[in-house]
Order: sequence, then C-alpha cells, then structure tokens
Amino acid sequence: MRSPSINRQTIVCCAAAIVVKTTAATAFIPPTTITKHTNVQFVTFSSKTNREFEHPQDVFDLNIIQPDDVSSFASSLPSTSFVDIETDYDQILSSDDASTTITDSSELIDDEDQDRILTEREDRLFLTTNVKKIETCILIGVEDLSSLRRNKKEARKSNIDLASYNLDFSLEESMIEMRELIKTAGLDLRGEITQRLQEINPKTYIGTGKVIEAQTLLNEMNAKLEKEGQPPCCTVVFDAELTPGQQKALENAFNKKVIENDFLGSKQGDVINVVDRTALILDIFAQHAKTREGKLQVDLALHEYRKPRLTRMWTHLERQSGAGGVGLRGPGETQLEVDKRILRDRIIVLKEKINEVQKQRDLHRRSRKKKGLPVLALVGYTNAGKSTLLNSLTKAGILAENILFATLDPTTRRVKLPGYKTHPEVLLTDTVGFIQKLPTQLVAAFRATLEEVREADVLIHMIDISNPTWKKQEQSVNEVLEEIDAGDKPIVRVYNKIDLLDKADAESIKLEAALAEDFSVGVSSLTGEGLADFVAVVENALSGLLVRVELELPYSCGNEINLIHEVGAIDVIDYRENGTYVLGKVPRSLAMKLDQYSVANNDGQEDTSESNGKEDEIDWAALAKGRH
Ligand SMILES: Nc1nc2c(ncn2[C@@H]2O[C@H](COP(=O)(O)OP(=O)(O)OP(=O)(O)O)[C@@H](O)[C@H]2O)c(=O)[nH]1
Ligand SMILES: [Mg+2]
Repeated sequence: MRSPSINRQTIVCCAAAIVVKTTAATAFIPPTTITKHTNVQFVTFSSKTNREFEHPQDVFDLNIIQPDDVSSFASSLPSTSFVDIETDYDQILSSDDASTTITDSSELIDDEDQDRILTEREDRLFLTTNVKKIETCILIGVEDLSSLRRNKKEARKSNIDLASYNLDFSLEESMIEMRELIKTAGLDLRGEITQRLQEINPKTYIGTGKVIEAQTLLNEMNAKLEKEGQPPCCTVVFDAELTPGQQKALENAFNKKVIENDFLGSKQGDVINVVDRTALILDIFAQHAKTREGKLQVDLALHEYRKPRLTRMWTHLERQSGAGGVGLRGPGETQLEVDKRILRDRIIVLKEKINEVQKQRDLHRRSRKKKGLPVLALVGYTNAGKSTLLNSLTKAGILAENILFATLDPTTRRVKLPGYKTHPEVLLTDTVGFIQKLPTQLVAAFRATLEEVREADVLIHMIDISNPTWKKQEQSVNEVLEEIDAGDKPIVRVYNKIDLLDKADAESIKLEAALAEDFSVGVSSLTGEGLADFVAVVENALSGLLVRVELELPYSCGNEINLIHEVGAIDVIDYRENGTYVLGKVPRSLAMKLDQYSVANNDGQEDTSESNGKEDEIDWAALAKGRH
C-alpha cells in the first residue's frame, strides 16, 4: 500500500526542481531546504515573500522559523540563478499538490552514487502509479458493539445515564465525519458499506461476508467506470485504525482478482489500496503543512506510520541485494532490511530536526514570558472556528476554511482586549485542531506544536455548538488535553457559531453560559456577536493569574509603573517621600522582577513570598472554584 500523500510530495519535488533550473532572477526568496538529489539541486521555498516577513509593530508572528544555515547558504548563491521564483513558487502552491518533502543536505549522503541509490529507494517507497489521477474511493464504516456493551456496563455500575456516559461517536456520526475527511483529502467518494460488529474480526477487521460485499461493490463500480471510460476505483477507506496485518489481509483479498489477472497477462496498475483513518488524517496533514516545522512533524508521523507497514509494501521485492554504496547496506542485506534502515535513519534525522525547532520555540516562548503578557491558547475540535475567532479579534488573516485541519502551525498574535483592565493586552495562539481518535503518531510528532498549549496560561476551548455532536467533540478535545498534560489548565469554554442556531436556542446558550460556574460564553466568531462577553469572561479567567504586590518604587521607575498599569491592576497608588507606593496585582513574572521594591523586603521583614504565595493560592483556589 502506498499512502496517497506521497504523490503530492513527489510532484512538488519535481516542481521545485524545475524552478531551480530556470535562470535570470527578478526576486529572491530564501530557500528553506536544500538538498542534492542525483544531478539536480533541490531547493524548496518559503511560501511567504520577504515583504510578508515584516510585521506590524503590535503584532507578533511567531510561526515563521528560518533555519540559520539557510541564510548563509542563500548569501553564497548568485542571485542570478533564480528567476522570478515568487511567480514560479506561487504556481506550485496554487496547484492542488502543494506540500513539499522536507529534506536537507545533511540528511542525505554526499556521494552522488549513494544519493542515486537513496533516491531510487525512496521513489519506490513513495511513488505510486496513480499520480495526477483523481482518486475515487469507497468507504467502509464499522461500529464496534463490544465497546458500546462495555460502556453500558460501566454506566450501570456507576449509576450514570448512558447518554452522558457513552461519548463514543455513533456509526452514523462517524460516517459523517469520514465523508468530510475524505472530501478534505481530495478523494471522490463513490460508495459506502457499513457493519455493526459484535466483535472485531482480528484478521480482516470486518467480517468475511463484508469483505466479499466490498469486493462485489468494487467490481460492479469498476465495470461501470470502465464503460464510462473513467479510471477505476482503487482506494478503500476504512473508518478504523487497522493493524498492518489487517491492512495486508484486506489488500490481499481485494487484489486477489488483479493478481490472478496478472498471471493471465492483464495490465498492472489497478491495485486496490486500503487506507485506514490514520493514513487519511496523515494525508490531510501532509497536504496542509506549510511551514518547515509543520512539514517536519508531518514527515515524522508519516515515517512512524510506514515503519511497521514496510513488510506489507515490499514482500514482492524481497530479495538479497548485493550492489550498493559503502555504509548503505551490508552484504546479504535484504531489500526489505535496506528500506527499513532508510526509514529508521530518516526518523532519527527528523527527530533531531524537530528538537532544533523545539529549542527555537522555547526561546520564543521565554522571550514572550519576559514581557509578562499572559498567553491564551485556542484549542478545540477541527473546524470549531479557532482561526475565525483569532481573525475577528486581530484581523490576522489566518486561513479559516470550511475544511478539516485548515491550521497546522501555531500562530501567536498580540491582541488588545478593549476595555480590559487587568490585562489590556494578551498573546493569543491559534493551534492545530483535534479530532476523535487523533492518531497517536500525530500527537507524538506534533510535540513541539502542542507545547504551545501546555505552556499557555489559559486555554480557550472553542466548541462548535451548531454541530449535533458537540458534546462528544468537547469530550474528545478534553481527552487530548489530558494526554498532553494540559488538562488542569484554566479553561474558557466558547460556544461558537450561535448565529447558526435559531434565536431562542442562541439566547438560551448565552444565558446558560452566563450562569455557568465555569468560564463559558456563547459567541459567533463570524458575526462578532458575544465577543464583548468573551472579553469579559477572559478577564475573569485571567484575574486568577495575578499575584498581589505591595511596592515602593523609586521615582526613577516610571517604566515599571507604566508596566504595572499595562499588565496588572492597581488598587492604591500614593506618591510618598521615598517613592511611589503601589498596592495591586500583577502577573507572577512581573512580581518576581519587582520583588526588590517590595515593601515587606524594604521593611526588613520576611520577604513577601509568603504573602504573595498566599494571595496566589487564594486566587488559584477561587479560579478552581469557578471551574468546578
Ligand atoms: N456560521 C458561522 N461559521 C463560522 C463561525 N466561526 C467559524 N465559522 C466557519 O467555520 C469554518 C471553520 O472555521 P475555522 O476558523 O477555520 O476553524 P478552525 O477551528 O480554525 O479549524 P481547524 O484549523 O481546521 O482546526 C469556516 O468556514 C468558518 O467560516 C461562526 O461563528 N459562525
Ligand atoms: Mg484553524
């Protein structure tokens, strides 16, 4: 089986090569990745022009990560070797297949021969015969009734109503979501089969009868497509996470006819691929990743996914291979072992690169922390409206689309909250959306991105209240937050898209949210309805983050007093003989900075840490009370 995402990577690699081959430059964009690939130099370019890297003063754009090595390489290049790269690259981006493979000269081997061997190996790992075809597919949905039985039992045991206990998606709900995923991935869905299973069949996931039913559907459909002169349906998408063994067994079953025909001399190329839910989501991520960081993370997740599936892909090629560069393979190594090694090595390199990116992110975060501005992270189910809210508040121009996983790379903006006393400015980070059963490879690979969530002071959980499954979506998001250790952060629940409800329902959501003990609010990010309430609720949530201070600042500390006004709240200010007396609340980071001016310290008493700590505790306790 070959993942459909690979087609796109390959196409763009070729496109990038064509860009480099042209001459007479008019514009230059720093290349983000450079690698030697056979006789062609591969250079991929950032999608942003140099102009776009300049930011308005009150806006931070922290999602652009430029590798240090790139600028030195760029300066060594003759500018005339690039022609109108902006236009060429725009063309590449405007094509459907805009993702690029992230490679770097350091991760490929210098020697040309070795490079050729690697290229050949990777082509076989990544290439499919379906390049440029619009893929048609059928969808197989399965409900595992054993899990429902377990939930029922647990609900009875805990004396809880099953509806509020069983937050698994039903078969129908899951199928609706799968259709959206399939559409987002660019596949053309032609048929569906569903099955409710008492127990999962360990060999083929679905029952044997259903495998035959799927085969029949494929045969009928392909006969029809052939009559119409259209390419056959070659993809079967499963709404389940399949083991490599199940995937192999299913592909064997579906391709039986093709293999038999092969022996009779029929043409190859119509091999049926089985794609599980994880592969489909990975493919969407691969298509949507735009920054270097995003692409590295997706690449890592893809490689982790492929690792255990390699056997299945290449058993037909398994043989002893002799030729090869020194260090590339040992004598007697099988083709499969070589391919496995390539994948393993690549995973190590990708992890190292992601670590570097993570270090850069840490630096950014530390410098942001020094400013003392609170950080809010927008989290939520995919398509809930996170980017739309950030755009409404900042006019950030982030892609907000009615597709799943439109945002992959975190973007942080400085946001002024109008009429907001304690924190007139905050940093708001838009992050990748979650989904039920988020593939574990993705959670692991997106560690650097998800760190932004873990490090935030307050989470803004966007919930699409117009979606009938919003409760289940909310639960799935909470599960991922737990998984990444961000479950205990203060949360503001934002019930979004109230404009899609009828008026009475919208009003009751707003009222319920206003009366709720936790921080919640009903809004429409699109129309702006309820955004003033949103600001007020965020203010309440953030007030719990301030610590009380009592200071006496020398008159030379005008800047510090301005800062307290800006990021804190002053209850008493008095201009005294020795300086300005301030009683108020400030963010913890600022309190630490101002500790030398603390009245308690100056009076020679025990330091304020105890009282600060106490205040802090009280604030957190109040915050916690508000939440539960
Ligand atoms: N009617 C309505 N549509 C909204 C609202 N907020 C967002 N949308 C639409 O919902 C779709 C998804 O919005 P996004 O902002 O991209 O959602 P997201 O949560 O950032 O999605 P991902 O980046 O995929 O996780 C877009 O078509 C938006 O126009 C709202 O309040 N009302
Ligand atoms: Mg988004």
